[in-house]
Amino acid sequence: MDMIDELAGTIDEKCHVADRPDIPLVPSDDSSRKNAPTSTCLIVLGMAGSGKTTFVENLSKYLTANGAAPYIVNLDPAVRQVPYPVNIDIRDTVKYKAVMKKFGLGPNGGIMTSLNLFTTKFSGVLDLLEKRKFEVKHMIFDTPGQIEVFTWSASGSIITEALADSFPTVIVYVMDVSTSTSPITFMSNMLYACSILYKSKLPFIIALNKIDMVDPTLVMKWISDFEAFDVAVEKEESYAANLSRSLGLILDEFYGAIRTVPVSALTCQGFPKFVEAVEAATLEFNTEYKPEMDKMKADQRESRKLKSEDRFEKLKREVLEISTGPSSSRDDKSRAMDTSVSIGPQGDSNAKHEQRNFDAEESGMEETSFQRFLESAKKAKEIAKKPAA
Ligand SMILES: Nc1nc2c(ncn2[C@@H]2O[C@H](COP(=O)(O)OP(=O)(O)OP(=O)(O)O)[C@@H](O)[C@H]2O)c(=O)[nH]1
Repeated sequence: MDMIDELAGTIDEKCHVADRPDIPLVPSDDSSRKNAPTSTCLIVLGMAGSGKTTFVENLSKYLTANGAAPYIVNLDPAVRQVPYPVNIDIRDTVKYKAVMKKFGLGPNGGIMTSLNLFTTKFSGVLDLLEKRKFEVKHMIFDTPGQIEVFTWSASGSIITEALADSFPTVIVYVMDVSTSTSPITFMSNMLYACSILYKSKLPFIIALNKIDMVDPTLVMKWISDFEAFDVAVEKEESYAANLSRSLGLILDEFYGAIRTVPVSALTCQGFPKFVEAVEAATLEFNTEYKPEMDKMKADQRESRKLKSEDRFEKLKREVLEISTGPSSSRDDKSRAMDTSVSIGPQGDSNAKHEQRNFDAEESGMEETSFQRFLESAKKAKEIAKKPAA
Protein backbone atom coordinates (compact mmCIF):
# COMPACT_ATOMS: atom_id res chain seq x y z
CA MET A 1 0.00 0.00 0.00
CA ASP A 2 1.53 3.35 -0.99
CA MET A 3 1.34 6.49 1.11
CA ILE A 4 -1.59 7.96 -0.84
CA ASP A 5 -3.68 4.81 -0.35
CA GLU A 6 -2.73 4.75 3.30
CA LEU A 7 -4.10 8.28 3.86
CA ALA A 8 -6.86 8.42 1.26
CA GLY A 9 -9.33 5.54 0.95
CA THR A 10 -11.73 4.79 -1.85
CA ILE A 11 -14.45 7.13 -3.05
CA ASP A 12 -17.96 6.06 -2.21
CA GLU A 13 -21.45 7.49 -2.10
CA LYS A 14 -22.91 8.06 1.33
CA CYS A 15 -26.48 7.63 0.24
CA HIS A 16 -27.49 6.54 -3.19
CA VAL A 17 -29.76 8.83 -5.11
CA ALA A 18 -31.85 5.85 -6.09
CA ASP A 19 -32.43 5.10 -2.40
CA ARG A 20 -33.89 8.54 -1.85
CA PRO A 21 -37.60 8.67 -2.58
CA ASP A 22 -37.37 12.47 -2.78
CA ILE A 23 -35.31 12.27 -5.98
CA PRO A 24 -37.42 11.47 -9.04
CA LEU A 25 -35.55 9.15 -11.39
CA VAL A 26 -35.43 9.90 -15.10
CA PRO A 27 -36.56 6.90 -17.22
CA SER A 28 -33.45 4.89 -17.89
CA ASP A 29 -33.89 3.76 -21.50
CA ASP A 30 -31.08 5.02 -23.70
CA SER A 31 -33.15 6.84 -26.31
CA SER A 32 -34.82 9.09 -23.75
CA ARG A 33 -31.43 9.98 -22.27
CA LYS A 34 -29.69 10.71 -25.53
CA ASN A 35 -30.58 14.39 -25.67
CA ALA A 36 -31.59 14.76 -22.04
CA PRO A 37 -29.93 17.62 -20.19
CA THR A 38 -27.31 16.56 -17.67
CA SER A 39 -26.79 17.95 -14.17
CA THR A 40 -25.21 21.34 -13.69
CA CYS A 41 -22.32 21.45 -11.21
CA LEU A 42 -22.40 24.39 -8.81
CA ILE A 43 -19.07 25.05 -7.10
CA VAL A 44 -19.90 27.12 -4.02
CA LEU A 45 -17.07 29.43 -2.93
CA GLY A 46 -16.90 32.30 -0.48
CA MET A 47 -14.95 33.83 2.37
CA ALA A 48 -15.11 32.13 5.77
CA GLY A 49 -18.42 32.94 7.42
CA SER A 50 -20.06 34.28 4.24
CA GLY A 51 -22.75 31.60 4.60
CA LYS A 52 -21.70 28.83 2.16
CA THR A 53 -22.80 25.92 4.34
CA THR A 54 -26.09 27.57 5.28
CA PHE A 55 -26.62 28.35 1.60
CA VAL A 56 -25.99 24.73 0.52
CA GLU A 57 -28.17 23.40 3.33
CA ASN A 58 -31.18 25.59 2.57
CA LEU A 59 -30.78 25.53 -1.20
CA SER A 60 -30.86 21.73 -0.92
CA LYS A 61 -34.08 21.91 1.13
CA TYR A 62 -35.59 24.41 -1.30
CA LEU A 63 -34.75 22.33 -4.39
CA THR A 64 -35.96 19.13 -2.72
CA ALA A 65 -39.25 20.80 -1.81
CA ASN A 66 -39.59 21.72 -5.49
CA GLY A 67 -39.10 18.12 -6.63
CA ALA A 68 -35.47 18.39 -7.70
CA ALA A 69 -33.28 17.25 -4.81
CA PRO A 70 -29.64 17.96 -5.60
CA TYR A 71 -26.59 15.72 -5.37
CA ILE A 72 -24.18 17.16 -2.81
CA VAL A 73 -20.43 16.77 -2.47
CA ASN A 74 -18.59 18.06 0.58
CA LEU A 75 -15.02 19.12 -0.17
CA ASP A 76 -14.23 20.50 3.29
CA PRO A 77 -12.15 17.88 5.14
CA ALA A 78 -12.12 19.84 8.40
CA VAL A 79 -15.83 20.53 8.86
CA ARG A 80 -17.20 18.92 12.04
CA GLN A 81 -20.65 18.15 10.70
CA VAL A 82 -22.55 18.87 7.53
CA PRO A 83 -26.16 19.91 7.99
CA TYR A 84 -27.35 18.63 4.58
CA PRO A 85 -27.73 15.11 3.11
CA VAL A 86 -24.29 14.66 1.60
CA ASN A 87 -23.75 12.14 -1.20
CA ILE A 88 -19.97 12.19 -1.39
CA ASP A 89 -17.97 13.41 1.58
CA ILE A 90 -14.21 14.06 1.42
CA ARG A 91 -14.08 13.08 5.12
CA ASP A 92 -14.97 9.48 4.20
CA THR A 93 -11.93 9.30 1.96
CA VAL A 94 -9.30 11.40 3.73
CA LYS A 95 -8.77 11.60 7.47
CA TYR A 96 -7.76 15.20 7.99
CA LYS A 97 -6.35 14.69 11.51
CA ALA A 98 -4.23 11.72 10.38
CA VAL A 99 -2.88 13.82 7.52
CA MET A 100 -1.93 16.64 9.92
CA LYS A 101 -0.21 14.16 12.22
CA LYS A 102 1.60 12.28 9.47
CA PHE A 103 3.11 15.43 7.92
CA GLY A 104 3.30 17.57 11.06
CA LEU A 105 0.99 20.18 9.54
CA GLY A 106 -1.16 22.94 10.98
CA PRO A 107 -4.89 23.26 10.21
CA ASN A 108 -4.54 25.06 6.85
CA GLY A 109 -1.73 22.80 5.62
CA GLY A 110 -3.82 19.82 6.72
CA ILE A 111 -6.83 21.00 4.70
CA MET A 112 -4.70 21.72 1.65
CA THR A 113 -2.93 18.33 1.79
CA SER A 114 -6.19 16.48 2.39
CA LEU A 115 -7.70 18.16 -0.67
CA ASN A 116 -4.61 17.24 -2.70
CA LEU A 117 -4.93 13.61 -1.60
CA PHE A 118 -8.64 13.60 -2.44
CA THR A 119 -7.86 15.04 -5.88
CA THR A 120 -5.66 12.02 -6.64
CA LYS A 121 -8.85 9.96 -6.33
CA PHE A 122 -11.13 12.42 -8.14
CA SER A 123 -11.65 10.12 -11.12
CA GLY A 124 -13.69 7.98 -8.68
CA VAL A 125 -15.91 10.99 -7.94
CA LEU A 126 -16.34 11.65 -11.67
CA ASP A 127 -17.38 8.02 -12.21
CA LEU A 128 -20.09 8.34 -9.58
CA LEU A 129 -21.29 11.71 -10.92
CA GLU A 130 -21.39 10.28 -14.42
CA LYS A 131 -23.86 7.63 -13.24
CA ARG A 132 -26.13 10.26 -11.69
CA LYS A 133 -25.97 12.95 -14.34
CA PHE A 134 -29.47 12.29 -15.73
CA GLU A 135 -31.06 11.74 -12.35
CA VAL A 136 -30.38 15.07 -10.69
CA LYS A 137 -30.56 18.59 -12.00
CA HIS A 138 -27.94 20.10 -9.74
CA MET A 139 -24.72 18.77 -8.24
CA ILE A 140 -23.55 21.09 -5.49
CA PHE A 141 -19.95 21.26 -4.20
CA ASP A 142 -19.40 22.84 -0.79
CA THR A 143 -15.79 24.02 -0.41
CA PRO A 144 -13.47 24.71 2.56
CA GLY A 145 -13.96 27.93 4.54
CA GLN A 146 -10.37 28.93 3.77
CA ILE A 147 -11.28 30.04 0.27
CA GLU A 148 -7.69 30.21 -1.00
CA VAL A 149 -7.25 26.48 -0.30
CA PHE A 150 -9.60 25.86 -3.19
CA THR A 151 -9.26 28.93 -5.42
CA TRP A 152 -5.47 29.19 -5.48
CA SER A 153 -4.44 25.55 -5.23
CA ALA A 154 -3.57 23.06 -7.93
CA SER A 155 -6.20 20.65 -6.60
CA GLY A 156 -8.93 23.33 -6.79
CA SER A 157 -8.03 23.97 -10.43
CA ILE A 158 -7.87 20.26 -11.25
CA ILE A 159 -11.29 19.62 -9.68
CA THR A 160 -12.86 22.65 -11.41
CA GLU A 161 -11.40 21.73 -14.80
CA ALA A 162 -12.34 18.06 -14.45
CA LEU A 163 -15.95 19.00 -13.68
CA ALA A 164 -16.16 21.58 -16.48
CA ASP A 165 -14.77 18.96 -18.84
CA SER A 166 -17.69 16.61 -18.17
CA PHE A 167 -20.65 18.76 -17.04
CA PRO A 168 -21.99 22.30 -17.33
CA THR A 169 -20.23 23.99 -14.42
CA VAL A 170 -21.01 27.28 -12.74
CA ILE A 171 -19.11 29.10 -9.98
CA VAL A 172 -21.32 30.43 -7.18
CA TYR A 173 -19.57 33.06 -5.08
CA VAL A 174 -21.36 33.64 -1.79
CA MET A 175 -20.70 37.21 -0.69
CA ASP A 176 -21.72 38.48 2.71
CA VAL A 177 -23.52 41.70 1.87
CA SER A 178 -23.38 42.83 5.49
CA THR A 179 -19.59 43.16 5.22
CA SER A 180 -19.79 45.01 1.90
CA THR A 181 -21.60 48.17 2.90
CA SER A 182 -18.46 50.29 2.86
CA PRO A 183 -17.10 50.95 -0.64
CA ILE A 184 -13.67 49.71 0.43
CA THR A 185 -14.78 46.31 1.79
CA PHE A 186 -17.14 46.04 -1.18
CA MET A 187 -14.19 46.54 -3.51
CA SER A 188 -12.06 43.91 -1.69
CA ASN A 189 -14.89 41.42 -2.08
CA MET A 190 -15.41 42.25 -5.75
CA LEU A 191 -11.68 42.08 -6.43
CA TYR A 192 -11.64 38.59 -5.02
CA ALA A 193 -14.73 37.58 -7.01
CA CYS A 194 -13.28 38.94 -10.25
CA SER A 195 -9.94 37.20 -9.69
CA ILE A 196 -11.79 33.87 -9.36
CA LEU A 197 -13.85 34.65 -12.45
CA TYR A 198 -10.67 35.48 -14.35
CA LYS A 199 -8.95 32.29 -13.20
CA SER A 200 -11.83 29.85 -13.71
CA LYS A 201 -13.24 31.42 -16.89
CA LEU A 202 -16.58 29.78 -16.07
CA PRO A 203 -20.09 31.25 -15.80
CA PHE A 204 -20.23 33.09 -12.50
CA ILE A 205 -23.02 33.97 -10.09
CA ILE A 206 -22.59 36.15 -7.04
CA ALA A 207 -25.10 35.23 -4.36
CA LEU A 208 -25.28 38.47 -2.35
CA ASN A 209 -26.07 36.78 0.93
CA LYS A 210 -27.69 37.85 4.21
CA ILE A 211 -30.18 40.26 2.67
CA ASP A 212 -32.48 39.54 5.63
CA MET A 213 -29.92 41.57 7.65
CA VAL A 214 -28.87 44.27 5.19
CA ASP A 215 -30.65 45.87 2.25
CA PRO A 216 -28.57 44.98 -0.85
CA THR A 217 -29.84 47.93 -2.98
CA LEU A 218 -26.70 50.01 -2.45
CA VAL A 219 -24.35 47.16 -3.31
CA MET A 220 -26.43 46.27 -6.39
CA LYS A 221 -26.21 49.90 -7.49
CA TRP A 222 -22.42 49.93 -7.06
CA ILE A 223 -22.17 46.83 -9.23
CA SER A 224 -24.32 48.18 -12.03
CA ASP A 225 -23.24 51.82 -11.98
CA PHE A 226 -19.61 52.90 -11.59
CA GLU A 227 -20.63 56.57 -11.12
CA ALA A 228 -22.63 55.64 -8.02
CA PHE A 229 -19.63 53.74 -6.62
CA ASP A 230 -17.36 56.68 -7.46
CA VAL A 231 -19.60 59.07 -5.56
CA ALA A 232 -19.55 56.78 -2.50
CA VAL A 233 -15.81 56.25 -2.56
CA GLU A 234 -15.16 60.00 -2.93
CA LYS A 235 -16.39 60.47 0.63
CA GLU A 236 -13.61 58.25 1.95
CA GLU A 237 -10.21 59.80 2.40
CA SER A 238 -7.45 57.25 2.43
CA TYR A 239 -5.00 55.49 0.19
CA ALA A 240 -7.38 52.51 0.16
CA ALA A 241 -10.13 54.78 -1.17
CA ASN A 242 -7.95 55.93 -4.09
CA LEU A 243 -6.99 52.35 -4.81
CA SER A 244 -10.65 51.27 -4.64
CA ARG A 245 -11.63 53.99 -7.12
CA SER A 246 -8.97 52.90 -9.60
CA LEU A 247 -9.89 49.25 -9.16
CA GLY A 248 -13.58 50.08 -9.59
CA LEU A 249 -12.83 51.59 -12.95
CA ILE A 250 -10.95 48.48 -14.10
CA LEU A 251 -13.34 45.92 -12.63
CA ASP A 252 -16.39 47.67 -14.09
CA GLU A 253 -15.64 45.77 -17.29
CA PHE A 254 -15.80 42.40 -15.47
CA TYR A 255 -19.13 43.11 -13.80
CA GLY A 256 -20.91 42.60 -17.12
CA ALA A 257 -19.87 38.92 -17.06
CA ILE A 258 -21.28 38.35 -13.59
CA ARG A 259 -24.84 37.56 -12.57
CA THR A 260 -25.74 39.00 -9.18
CA VAL A 261 -28.61 37.61 -7.17
CA PRO A 262 -29.55 38.92 -3.71
CA VAL A 263 -30.42 36.00 -1.41
CA SER A 264 -30.79 35.05 2.20
CA ALA A 265 -29.33 31.62 2.84
CA LEU A 266 -31.18 31.64 6.15
CA THR A 267 -34.71 32.45 4.92
CA CYS A 268 -34.43 31.20 1.29
CA GLN A 269 -35.39 34.67 0.08
CA GLY A 270 -34.23 35.14 -3.53
CA PHE A 271 -33.82 31.40 -4.21
CA PRO A 272 -36.29 31.33 -7.15
CA LYS A 273 -34.25 34.07 -8.86
CA PHE A 274 -31.07 32.19 -8.00
CA VAL A 275 -32.37 29.03 -9.72
CA GLU A 276 -33.27 31.13 -12.79
CA ALA A 277 -29.72 32.52 -12.79
CA VAL A 278 -28.34 28.96 -12.67
CA GLU A 279 -30.45 28.05 -15.70
CA ALA A 280 -29.19 31.07 -17.64
CA ALA A 281 -25.60 30.29 -16.61
CA THR A 282 -26.01 26.66 -17.73
CA LEU A 283 -27.25 27.83 -21.11
CA GLU A 284 -24.31 30.20 -21.31
CA PHE A 285 -21.95 27.33 -20.49
CA ASN A 286 -23.42 25.13 -23.22
CA THR A 287 -23.58 27.79 -25.91
CA GLU A 288 -20.46 29.86 -25.21
CA TYR A 289 -18.01 28.24 -22.81
CA LYS A 290 -18.23 24.66 -24.05
CA PRO A 291 -17.62 25.46 -27.76
CA GLU A 292 -14.76 27.76 -26.73
CA MET A 293 -13.26 25.06 -24.51
CA ASP A 294 -13.64 22.43 -27.23
CA LYS A 295 -11.89 24.73 -29.69
CA MET A 296 -9.07 25.35 -27.22
CA LYS A 297 -8.65 21.61 -26.71
CA ALA A 298 -8.63 20.98 -30.49
CA ASP A 299 -5.93 23.69 -30.89
CA GLN A 300 -3.88 22.07 -28.14
CA ARG A 301 -4.22 18.66 -29.79
CA GLU A 302 -3.14 20.15 -33.12
CA SER A 303 -0.13 21.84 -31.56
CA ARG A 304 0.83 18.58 -29.79
CA LYS A 305 0.52 16.75 -33.12
CA LEU A 306 2.77 19.29 -34.85
CA LYS A 307 5.31 18.98 -32.06
CA SER A 308 5.31 15.20 -32.31
CA GLU A 309 5.73 15.46 -36.10
CA ASP A 310 8.71 17.72 -35.51
CA ARG A 311 10.19 15.22 -33.10
CA PHE A 312 9.54 12.43 -35.60
CA GLU A 313 11.38 14.32 -38.34
CA LYS A 314 14.28 14.92 -35.98
CA LEU A 315 14.37 11.25 -35.11
CA LYS A 316 14.40 10.35 -38.80
CA ARG A 317 17.33 12.68 -39.37
CA GLU A 318 19.21 11.13 -36.48
CA VAL A 319 18.54 7.61 -37.74
CA LEU A 320 19.79 8.58 -41.17
CA GLU A 321 22.88 10.24 -39.77
CA ILE A 322 23.76 6.85 -38.33
CA SER A 323 22.72 4.77 -41.33
CA THR A 324 24.39 6.83 -44.05
CA GLY A 325 27.35 8.08 -42.06
CA PRO A 326 28.72 11.62 -41.96
CA SER A 327 30.44 11.27 -45.36
CA SER A 328 27.19 10.71 -47.32
CA SER A 329 26.08 13.58 -49.47
CA ARG A 330 23.27 15.86 -48.32
CA ASP A 331 21.14 14.73 -51.26
CA ASP A 332 21.41 11.07 -50.39
CA LYS A 333 20.38 11.75 -46.83
CA SER A 334 17.37 13.88 -47.66
CA ARG A 335 16.15 11.37 -50.21
CA ALA A 336 16.52 8.59 -47.71
CA MET A 337 14.60 10.62 -45.12
CA ASP A 338 11.67 10.98 -47.44
CA THR A 339 11.16 7.30 -48.12
CA SER A 340 13.01 4.94 -45.91
CA VAL A 341 11.28 5.55 -42.57
CA SER A 342 7.65 6.03 -43.42
CA ILE A 343 6.21 4.54 -40.26
CA GLY A 344 3.31 6.08 -38.34
CA PRO A 345 0.56 8.43 -39.36
CA GLN A 346 2.96 11.34 -39.71
CA GLY A 347 4.52 9.65 -42.72
CA ASP A 348 1.12 9.33 -44.39
CA SER A 349 -0.04 12.83 -43.65
CA ASN A 350 3.04 14.54 -44.96
CA ALA A 351 2.03 15.96 -48.33
CA LYS A 352 5.67 16.25 -49.32
CA HIS A 353 6.02 12.48 -49.08
CA GLU A 354 3.01 11.86 -51.24
CA GLN A 355 3.97 14.28 -53.95
CA ARG A 356 7.51 13.18 -54.52
CA ASN A 357 7.96 10.54 -57.14
CA PHE A 358 10.98 8.37 -56.60
CA ASP A 359 12.26 5.94 -59.13
CA ALA A 360 12.65 2.33 -58.09
CA GLU A 361 16.43 2.44 -58.05
CA GLU A 362 16.62 5.34 -55.60
CA SER A 363 14.15 3.87 -53.16
CA GLY A 364 15.92 0.53 -53.44
CA MET A 365 19.19 2.19 -52.43
CA GLU A 366 17.60 3.89 -49.47
CA GLU A 367 15.87 0.76 -48.28
CA THR A 368 19.18 -1.07 -48.47
CA SER A 369 20.79 1.64 -46.41
CA PHE A 370 18.11 1.46 -43.69
CA GLN A 371 18.25 -2.34 -43.80
CA ARG A 372 22.00 -2.13 -43.17
CA PHE A 373 21.35 0.08 -40.17
CA LEU A 374 18.79 -2.34 -38.74
CA GLU A 375 21.11 -5.31 -39.25
CA SER A 376 24.05 -3.63 -37.57
CA ALA A 377 21.80 -2.60 -34.66
CA LYS A 378 20.59 -6.21 -34.36
CA LYS A 379 24.15 -7.53 -34.36
CA ALA A 380 25.19 -5.06 -31.69
CA LYS A 381 22.25 -6.23 -29.56
CA GLU A 382 23.20 -9.90 -29.99
CA ILE A 383 26.80 -9.23 -29.03
CA ALA A 384 25.62 -7.35 -25.94
CA LYS A 385 23.37 -10.30 -24.99
CA LYS A 386 26.16 -12.93 -25.27
CA PRO A 387 27.67 -13.85 -21.91
CA ALA A 388 31.31 -12.85 -21.59
CA ALA A 389 33.65 -15.78 -22.46
N1 LIG B 1 -28.83 36.51 9.06
C1 LIG B 1 -28.25 35.63 8.30
N2 LIG B 1 -27.28 34.87 8.77
C2 LIG B 1 -26.68 33.97 7.93
C3 LIG B 1 -27.10 33.81 6.60
N3 LIG B 1 -26.33 32.86 6.03
C4 LIG B 1 -25.50 32.42 6.98
N4 LIG B 1 -25.71 33.09 8.12
C5 LIG B 1 -24.99 32.91 9.37
O1 LIG B 1 -23.61 33.21 9.15
C6 LIG B 1 -22.80 32.34 9.93
C7 LIG B 1 -21.79 31.61 9.04
O2 LIG B 1 -22.54 30.77 8.19
P1 LIG B 1 -21.91 29.47 7.56
O3 LIG B 1 -22.95 28.88 6.69
O4 LIG B 1 -21.31 28.60 8.60
O5 LIG B 1 -20.75 30.12 6.71
P2 LIG B 1 -19.58 29.39 5.88
O6 LIG B 1 -19.24 30.31 4.76
O7 LIG B 1 -19.94 28.02 5.55
O8 LIG B 1 -18.45 29.40 6.96
P3 LIG B 1 -17.07 28.57 6.92
O9 LIG B 1 -17.44 27.15 7.12
O10 LIG B 1 -16.28 29.19 8.01
O11 LIG B 1 -16.51 28.83 5.60
C8 LIG B 1 -23.74 31.40 10.68
O12 LIG B 1 -23.96 31.92 11.95
C9 LIG B 1 -25.03 31.48 9.86
O13 LIG B 1 -26.20 31.25 10.62
C10 LIG B 1 -28.17 34.65 6.13
O14 LIG B 1 -28.59 34.62 4.99
N5 LIG B 1 -28.70 35.54 7.03
